[in-house]
Amino acid sequence: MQSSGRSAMKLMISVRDEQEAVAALAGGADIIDVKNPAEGSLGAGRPETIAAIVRAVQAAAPVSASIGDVPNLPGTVALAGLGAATCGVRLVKVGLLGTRTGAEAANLLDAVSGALRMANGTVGLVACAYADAALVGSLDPLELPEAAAPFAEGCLIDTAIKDGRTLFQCLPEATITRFIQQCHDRGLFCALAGSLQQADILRALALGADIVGVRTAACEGGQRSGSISTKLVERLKASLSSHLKSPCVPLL
Ligand SMILES: O=C[C@H](O)COP(=O)(O)O
Repeated sequence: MQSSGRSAMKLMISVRDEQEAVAALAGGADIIDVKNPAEGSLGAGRPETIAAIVRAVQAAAPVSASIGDVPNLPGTVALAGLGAATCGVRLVKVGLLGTRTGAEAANLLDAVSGALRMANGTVGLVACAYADAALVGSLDPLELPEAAAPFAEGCLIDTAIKDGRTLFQCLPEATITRFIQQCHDRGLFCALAGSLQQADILRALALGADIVGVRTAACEGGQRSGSISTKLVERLKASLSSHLKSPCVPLL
């Protein structure tokens, strides 16, 4: 695992099926993230869908899989993590919607990381808090890095409510900067997402994020329920590449 300053920021594109995975790869996505947008911000795909996407990607990029915006039920969520880990992914992402404190988050992440180790020692855990935590009653993102550090490879902030409000509209830049620093201080990579548009992605880059996660801005018509467009992914990647100063070093 490497954090910011040692690698170029990666573009992670969330896809719901093999066709979208192939389109995202063709546009230059660095990480293919399996997600079912119909089931929420970090909606889980079915195991057969995750496995089909892993096969379609053919190791051309790391694949991550979301396992849901989960309740505070460590055993149940650990089983979901175990399921995802058997599908050949590199990372499992868990959305901490039902945990309210750092202690609850740590307990849940402990359970999931144990399940991942049972399945395959190479599958890493990504813990996600929400920028609009105050609205949905979930964990304060600034409590996440400390809770996640013993169990996760990286942390993510996304938005829980997909109403078009971006990460930067939900959280002050100073808070996001602090979150990134907290991750890096603990050796975690930091990913940012939440209806990010091209300008937001460049802002995330300037702040030192390691990964940006995008779906809406990469979909036809800018609709999260639309299909991933190779051309839109290409545009996002080109704008990112033109702002990257250092050559690309593998993060994963
Ligand atoms: O992990 C990233 C999310 O899929 C972001 O989705 P979004 O750009 O639609 O907010």
